[in-house]
Amino acid sequence: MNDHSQAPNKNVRMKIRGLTKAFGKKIVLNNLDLDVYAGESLVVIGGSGTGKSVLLKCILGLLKPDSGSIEINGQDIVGLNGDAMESVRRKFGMLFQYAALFDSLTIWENVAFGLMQAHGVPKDKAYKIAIEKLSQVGLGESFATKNPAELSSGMKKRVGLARAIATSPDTLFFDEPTTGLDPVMGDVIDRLIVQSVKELGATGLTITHDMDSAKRISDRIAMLYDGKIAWVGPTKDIETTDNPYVHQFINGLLEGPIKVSVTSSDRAAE
Ligand SMILES: Nc1ncnc2c1ncn2[C@@H]1O[C@H](COP(=O)(O)OP(=O)(O)OP(=O)(O)O)[C@@H](O)[C@H]1O
Repeated sequence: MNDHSQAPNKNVRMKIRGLTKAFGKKIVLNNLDLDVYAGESLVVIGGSGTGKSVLLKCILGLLKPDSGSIEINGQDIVGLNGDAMESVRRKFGMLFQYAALFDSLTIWENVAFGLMQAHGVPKDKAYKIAIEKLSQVGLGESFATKNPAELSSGMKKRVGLARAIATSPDTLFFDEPTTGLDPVMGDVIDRLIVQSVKELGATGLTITHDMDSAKRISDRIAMLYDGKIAWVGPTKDIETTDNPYVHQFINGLLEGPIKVSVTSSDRAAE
């Protein structure tokens, strides 16, 4: 466990040390360490309920860890107050699990929301940027004045991605980007994610349990289990590693070190 494959010559964009978060007696993150290098796309995989979302929420400042540090560009963001955290978040772009578009706004207004609200970009300029970003994710100007309700899940994801990249963030977060999409649309979104991260020269952090997606998007993969990073390494190594946690997870095996609750009595015993 905790082989961080840290290459000393790489710039660390995000340095997480000793991150711990519990809810009551349930320890979700337990002294977790992880580095994310500048310009890489790192995907955190792990089973349902292992704490991927909790990790992401701690990084985004939406949950306060019990202990540990999260350095972003050298600044520990744990415990930052409203305005200070807001200025850190201004450099972030985020694609939420179900795109999380505002139903009351048109597509272009959704894309331009952060530009106008957080960055103070005037409406006409924000419109132009929104159209440009929509085109980058394969949506023409005819979509601009539609409502989110008129779009399929895949189209909504594209809009969510356009919104995530609209402010040219230096760090992009993707929460289960392929959830709810058919495999072909999942592939399209993954390709757009890779393209967007590279075009911006941004750092990407994704959480998912979709292994196909993880392999398509990532330069490195980290596996979360039992509150810690059980394995992290280059994507190409994931098939050949002899790490028993990774082996069990990527092959979908019931037998192995990962404990899976199958029956309600199993869960009662936890
Ligand atoms: N606000 C909260 N209050 C209490 N428990 C929580 C809270 N948020 C998360 N948890 C618990 O923390 C654990 C990890 O949840 P989390 O949502 O991070 O898992 P996950 O790995 O993202 O799962 P999935 O892949 O199913 O989304 C779960 O047991 C969950 O019930």
